[in-house]
Amino acid sequence: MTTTDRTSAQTRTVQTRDVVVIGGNRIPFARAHGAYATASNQDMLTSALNGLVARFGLQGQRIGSVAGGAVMKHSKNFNLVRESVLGTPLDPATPATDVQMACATGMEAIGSLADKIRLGRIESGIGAGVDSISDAPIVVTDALRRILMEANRAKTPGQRLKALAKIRPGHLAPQAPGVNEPRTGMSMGEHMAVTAHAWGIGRQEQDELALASHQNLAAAYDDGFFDDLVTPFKGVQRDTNLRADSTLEKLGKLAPAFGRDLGEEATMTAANSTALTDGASAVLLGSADYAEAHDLPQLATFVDYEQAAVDFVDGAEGLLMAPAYAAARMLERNGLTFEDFEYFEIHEAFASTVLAQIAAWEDEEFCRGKLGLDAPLGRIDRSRLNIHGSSLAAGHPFAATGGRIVATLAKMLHGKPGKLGFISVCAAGGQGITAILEGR
Ligand SMILES: CC(=O)SCCNC(=O)CCNC(=O)[C@H](O)C(C)(C)COP(=O)(O)OP(=O)(O)OC[C@H]1O[C@@H](n2cnc3c(N)ncnc32)[C@H](O)[C@@H]1OP(=O)(O)O
Repeated sequence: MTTTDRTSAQTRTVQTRDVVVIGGNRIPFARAHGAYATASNQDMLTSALNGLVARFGLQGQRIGSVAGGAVMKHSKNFNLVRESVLGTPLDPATPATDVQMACATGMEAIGSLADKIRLGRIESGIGAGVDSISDAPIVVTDALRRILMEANRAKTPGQRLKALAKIRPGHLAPQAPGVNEPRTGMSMGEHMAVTAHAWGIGRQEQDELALASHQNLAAAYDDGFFDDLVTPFKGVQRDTNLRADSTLEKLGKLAPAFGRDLGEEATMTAANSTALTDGASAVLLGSADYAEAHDLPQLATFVDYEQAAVDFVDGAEGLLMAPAYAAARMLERNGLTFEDFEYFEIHEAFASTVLAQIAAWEDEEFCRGKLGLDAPLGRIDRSRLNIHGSSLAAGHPFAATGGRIVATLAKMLHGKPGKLGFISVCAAGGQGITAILEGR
C-alpha cells in the first residue's frame, strides 16, 4: 500500500508492507505465590525471550526493536525489557522499549512494533510482556519515603542518623498491593460486577464459559498444540491454574467473589474470574522479506489494531467495555463484519467481560446510541470463540496475555490463507485494544 505523508517541508511517499507473525513463546503461567514465587519479572521475561531466540535461531541477531513491559513493576526495573534482552544471546545492539497499557501492554507492544515494521523503520521486532503478582512492589507510606530520601541525600553519617531517627512505628505500615482503579478505589472485579449486573449476565453462562476455557485449554495441551509455544520454567510444564477436572456442578457451588452487595444476584466467583497469575510471553514479528531471508515461518499477517478508551468514572460505561468501541472502529476501517472471521480470541478478564462485550455488539440500542451504527455490530459464532482456552484457564499475568493470544491465534491461522482472526483485550483505566490477524 502507498500513502502520502505530508510534512511542512516536503511531501514524500511512504511504502507500507505486510507485517507477519513469525511465532511466539511463553513460559507456562503459574498461579501467584506458587511455582514462580521467587522469580522476578526479569527472570521470567528473560526465559520467555530465550525460548523464542532458541526456537527461531536468533542468537547473535540484532532485532530491530524489542517492546514490552510489566504492569506491576519495581522502580529498579525502569529498563526491564532492555535488561531482559541483555540476558539473552541476542546482539546487545538490539534496542528495547518499556511499554505500559495495563492488561493491554502486550497488545500495544506488538501493535506498535507492527506499525514500525509496516512503515519500514525496522525489519523485525519482538513484542513481549511479563507480570508477577508474587513479586509485586510493596509501597511504603509517603512519610517514610520522605525520610528515606532525606537519609539518602545526607552528606555525613550524622545527618543520615538524624533523618532515620524520625521514623515512627506508624510510618512502617506497608501499603498492600492491589488491582484497584485509582479514581474509584474499586477493584477490576467490583467494576465488572456492576457491568455484568447492568447487562444481565447470568451465573450459569459465566460458569459455562469458564468451564469451556478449562476444557479447551486442557484439550489443546493434550493434542500438542502448545508443544512449540510453551517452554517449561522452574520445572513447570503446563499452566498451573488449569483444572481439567472442573465440572459445572463444582463451579455452581462457589461463593461470589465480587459484587457481594448484590446478594442473590451476585454472579462472579473465583472460577469465572481470572486467577492472579505470574508469567511471561514473547512474539516475533517481521516483514515478509525478513522472514524469507531468515527462512522463518510466516504464520499470519498482523493486519490492523485499534485502541479505545471509555469514561468509566462517571459510570457512563463499564470499566472493561472499551473493546466494544475499538471493534466497531476497526471493523469499519477494514470493511469487515464479524461474519468475516474464522476465530475470535476475546481475553477472559472475567467470563462476564466476554459476555458483556458480546451482548453489547448484539444490542441495537448500544450500537446505535454509543457506537453510532445503524444496526447491531453483529453476532459472534460462539463455536469459534477461544477454542484453545483463554485467560480463565491459563491465568492472566497482565502484560503477558497479549503475547499469549497473538501467538495462539497466529498458529491457528497458519495454513489458512485469507482466513481472519479477531482479538479483543480489555484493560484497566477503561482502555482496550482489538486486532485482526490473517492466515498465511
Ligand atoms: C483487564 C483485566 O484483565 S481485569 C482482570 C484483572 N485480574 C483480576 O482482577 C484478578 C481477579 N481475581 C482475584 O482477585 C482472585 O483470583 C479471586 C478474588 C477471584 C479469587 O481469589 P482466591 O479466593 O484466592 O481464589 P482461590 O483460588 O482460593 O479459589 C477460591 C475457591 O474456588 C475454587 N475454584 C477456583 N476455580 C475453580 C475451578 N475452576 N473449579 C473448581 N473450583 C474452583 C478454589 O478451589 C477455592 O476453593 P476452596 O476455597 O474450597 O479452596
